[in-house]
Amino acid sequence: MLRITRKFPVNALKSSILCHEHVYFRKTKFRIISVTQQNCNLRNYSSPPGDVKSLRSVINPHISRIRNIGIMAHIDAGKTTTTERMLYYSGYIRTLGDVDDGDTVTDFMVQERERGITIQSAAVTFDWKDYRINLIDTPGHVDFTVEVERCLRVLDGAVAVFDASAGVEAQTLTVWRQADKHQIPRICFLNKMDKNNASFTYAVESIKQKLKAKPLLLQLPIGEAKTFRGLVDVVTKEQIIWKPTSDLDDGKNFEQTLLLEADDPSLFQEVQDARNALIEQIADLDDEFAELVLGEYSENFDLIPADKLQSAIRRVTLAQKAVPVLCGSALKNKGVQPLLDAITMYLPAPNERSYEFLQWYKDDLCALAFKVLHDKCRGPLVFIRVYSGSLKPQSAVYNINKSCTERMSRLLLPFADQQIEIPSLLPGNIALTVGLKQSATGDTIVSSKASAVAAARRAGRGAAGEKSAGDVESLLLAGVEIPDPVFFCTIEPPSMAKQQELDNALSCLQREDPSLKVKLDPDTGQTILCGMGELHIEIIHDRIKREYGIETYLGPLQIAYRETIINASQATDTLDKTVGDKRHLVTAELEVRPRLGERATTKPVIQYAASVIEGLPKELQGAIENGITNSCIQGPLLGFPVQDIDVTVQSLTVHPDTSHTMVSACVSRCMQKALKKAGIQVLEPLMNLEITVSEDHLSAALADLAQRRGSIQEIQSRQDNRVVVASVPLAEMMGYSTVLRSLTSGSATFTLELASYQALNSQEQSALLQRRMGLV
Ligand SMILES: Nc1nc2c(ncn2[C@@H]2O[C@H](COP(=O)(O)OP(=O)(O)OP(=O)(O)O)[C@@H](O)[C@H]2O)c(=O)[nH]1
Repeated sequence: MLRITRKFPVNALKSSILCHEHVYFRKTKFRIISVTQQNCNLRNYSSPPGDVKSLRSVINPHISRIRNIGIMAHIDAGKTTTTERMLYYSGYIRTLGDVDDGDTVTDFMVQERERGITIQSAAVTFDWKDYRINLIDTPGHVDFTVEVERCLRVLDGAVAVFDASAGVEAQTLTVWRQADKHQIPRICFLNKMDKNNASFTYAVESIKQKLKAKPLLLQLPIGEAKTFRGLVDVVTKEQIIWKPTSDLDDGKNFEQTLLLEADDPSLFQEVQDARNALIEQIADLDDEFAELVLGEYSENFDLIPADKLQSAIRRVTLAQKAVPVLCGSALKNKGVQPLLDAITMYLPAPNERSYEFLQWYKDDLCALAFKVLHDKCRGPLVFIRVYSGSLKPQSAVYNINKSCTERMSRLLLPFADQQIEIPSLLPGNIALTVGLKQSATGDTIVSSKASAVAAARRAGRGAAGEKSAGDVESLLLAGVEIPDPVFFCTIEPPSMAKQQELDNALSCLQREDPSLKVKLDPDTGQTILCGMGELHIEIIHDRIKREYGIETYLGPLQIAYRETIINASQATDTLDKTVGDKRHLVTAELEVRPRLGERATTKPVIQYAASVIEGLPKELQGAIENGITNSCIQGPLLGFPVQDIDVTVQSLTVHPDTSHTMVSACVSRCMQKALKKAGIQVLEPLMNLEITVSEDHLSAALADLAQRRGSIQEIQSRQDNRVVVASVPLAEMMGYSTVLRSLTSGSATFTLELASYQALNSQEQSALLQRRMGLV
């Protein structure tokens, strides 16, 4: 496990077994599929969410009233706690859950509650002041980055949560980059303002420096750390002070008044300055607002109406020219209601985002499956975001990726571990479907094959003939990029009789989690599990046990190395085989070269000599490329993927009766020969490591790092802590969390992220070879 500071006051009782049952609520006429807990003292989820009625009265709100929002951040910044407060203030839960007590709504997996971390993203739907908010709480741990990525695909906006005492942390940078990639407008929420070393100024500065973003300070805190008690809205100059009622401090009770100079002259001046700075900043970024400021209000910025300023902030945020910054303390129940207001006010509605593909579908259904959950009773539950057209239960839909028609039986609105059955779903919304058996994460769903073909025709025309009318591929909404796993290990069932069950469990888990890879070792026949980190594999192992009832044995965790070639080389091979009355005869000559420049891709670049490519049938070309790509999956030295090579097919002679399979086999064998001749270099994953450690324990952490072939790039100061930025081979990091915990008395945290692959020196390479061959 990579994260080490969290203390878990979770007792055995709280690791409840969750089981599904169907509960009917006649009053609301909704069937609420709920989760009950056995043997535990957690919140009772079998009661309906507080405001189901409002969900029913507006099943499909006007698109301008929908916000599809993600919550993203570094691990532990407070995403789940903030989400829990949002659900509470919006009326959907009646008691506040706590991550540390393991009873939040969105962290509903047993492992999440036990460990106090988010593993799966959870989608919740709730209403806030006439707005429908579909909110996704994403994991912060680097092992679950793919989960974040696939959620970002369907979001229109995001709230980036920061620990105000730490500012921008390692994983914040990763999720921020992901949001940049998907061009998602954001709001920053500086959480944990109650912490001892919380600093609004420090956190804002780190947003500027590290994220290179332009923060728009929409609030100023009133007090910091222990004295934090409220905030001032810079736009309206209103102060919001939270006041606990006599018996309850749930944050519902706050006073909102205009800040007067007499209240606090220095704060008043600070707010005045901040408002003027904000106005100047927005005027620089928005021409419409600039005109207003220079014209009508040039003499006195104070007279600029709040709504004019808010509209300009919205335009700037939507155009991603700057990010609004708000602050609060989710745990102490402060600042979350204004954050909800800001979500509705400054983040886009679905129809304010531009998607090129919408014009191809017009009013036809176009939706994206972005997450799959396996439910023992109901089979796969597929989360879908509708972009155009409408989705209805008991209807057939066409999956473009799988080229198949599927029947959807039911449509549900997700309320974390409860779902509400609905009769239809219109554009901009997110829902769960029951009955889709083939659809997986990233698939594009339309109403029928004919509709896909019609859309393809429109797409072809739109692109001025660049795309052929029948090119259905162009209609696929971009999939999720999945990084290669860095760890693997064997997994074995308790007996051969259980192998089939294990295979089934693994295939279900893979549909849910595309970053989990499963393969067969061709030599031993063992099943190999490949994952993004130690925690990822640990969680999968645990889920197989708890959810599928199979006690499996994991082999030692191993590093996924890579292979590459040192020199260029050529090889020729001939395959001559008679099968039945057919003679298969093929001769191939290939050249392989190390690729310079672009690095770290296992996809070989394939070229053809002019004499080969001329008149080469497409199917034969496919067979050649199959052979080349297959031989790169398992390198000739240790069987690891081969990266960064260029291949040229110099010549190819094929006897007329030869099958394509034989061509592939010959090319593959020829490739192996050429690769061996070229000399193999083993590459190991090099990780970016960031350790946050107190001054007292810094030298112990550094000394340990030196023994791990670590190279220190920078030591930064973060409030009272030091942050060590280093790169270190993954092979040296096995079990690091335990070591660091004992070296620093549990006070340090670290994150580990794949940076690149680096060559092993010859001694390390031969030692690894010997280990792999079982010689040492
Ligand atoms: N002091 C303080 N602690 C907070 C605040 N918000 C959350 N926490 C604590 O921070 C820890 C992490 O909170 P979570 O809400 O689980 O954070 P997260 O970002 O969802 O964590 P992951 O999902 O594991 O990435 C818990 O111990 C919370 O009680 C806050 O406003 N102030």
